[in-house]
Amino acid sequence: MEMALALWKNLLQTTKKRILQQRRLSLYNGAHGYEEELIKKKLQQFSGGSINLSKKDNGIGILTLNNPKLMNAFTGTMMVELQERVTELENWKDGKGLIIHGAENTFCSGSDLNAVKEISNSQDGMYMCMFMQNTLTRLMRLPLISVALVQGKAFGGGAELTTACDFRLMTPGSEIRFVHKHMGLVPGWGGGARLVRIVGSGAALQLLAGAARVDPERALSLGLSQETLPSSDGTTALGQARTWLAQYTEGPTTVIRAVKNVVTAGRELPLEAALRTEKDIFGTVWGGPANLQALVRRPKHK
Ligand SMILES: CC[C@@H](C(=O)O)C(=O)SCCNC(=O)CCNC(=O)[C@H](O)C(C)(C)COP(=O)(O)OP(=O)(O)OC[C@H]1O[C@@H](n2cnc3c(N)ncnc32)[C@H](O)[C@@H]1OP(=O)(O)O
Repeated sequence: MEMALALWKNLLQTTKKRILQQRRLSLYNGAHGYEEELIKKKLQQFSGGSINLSKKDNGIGILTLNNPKLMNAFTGTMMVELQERVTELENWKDGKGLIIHGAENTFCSGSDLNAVKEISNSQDGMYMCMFMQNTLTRLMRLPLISVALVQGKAFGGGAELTTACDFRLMTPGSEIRFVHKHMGLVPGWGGGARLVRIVGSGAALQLLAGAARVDPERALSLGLSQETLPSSDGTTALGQARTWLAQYTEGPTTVIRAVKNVVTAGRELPLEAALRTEKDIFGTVWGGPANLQALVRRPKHK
């Protein structure tokens, strides 16, 4: 019995290390001209606002985009802080859920246009693009079930940020809008690729080429949003979002994290690689404490 337990623990550690390494692999590196420290230094010239993270005892994190004077637009320092918060979340072993929302009842109006003007040259634009794609891809791959709570406006990069979450919940009168076309742009934070996977290429093309206003009703019909919450009041809506998320995060943390990892593998990997990853993840929970306790309890799934 002791030998079996020792073997199980060893498999668990090895598998978890491999999954963690896969998750943190950056999209871009030096070969792409991506020098992270150089880019962070550049971004940190554009200060203002903050990205705040509150990690609750029940394993739910609340991440707040905090720049209300500018409709929670992303300054350069906020982009760097978002990466720091994602690293914190990657290291939060008790985490199983995440809600992202904006301060003062609005989500995010994209990049801070004051900063955008200063980095409008090609190299700096590419640096910002690669930095945000790296960060949002890591956010998307967190072993936590994530929700974007959209109140007010989610425009441009703000709309893209919502697509890096597993789910979107909207409040009455809120709006997701990919305004990039009107800025002479296309999405650059990965929101285009993720939108196609969420709503399909046809609807994605309409939303991008039309810079369409997506209200809660249209978002529901597209599958871009899972639910329209009753209240648009900030505190109430956050409470409602926490209640909604709880239906999916209730249960042992190891199991909830494993479920998210299985879905991430199924979404991103070719079938055989996804099956092998699922086998590895299965190995981390089979015969684990939650499984053994359930075998003793013999729950009836009525
Ligand atoms: C990859 C995409 C990424 C990029 O290319 O880097 C981008 O996201 S580009 C930016 C895309 N976003 C926008 O173009 C949104 C611009 N803002 C708006 O359209 C409107 O502000 C709003 C979001 C529809 C809200 O309108 P309203 O309710 O009328 O408020 P105000 O417009 O008065 O905004 C209040 C205050 O906030 C400033 N603000 C708003 N958004 C930004 C922003 N993205 N960057 C900088 N500042 C922003 C706005 O200028 C007002 O400030 P004051 O004028 O000083 O009062």
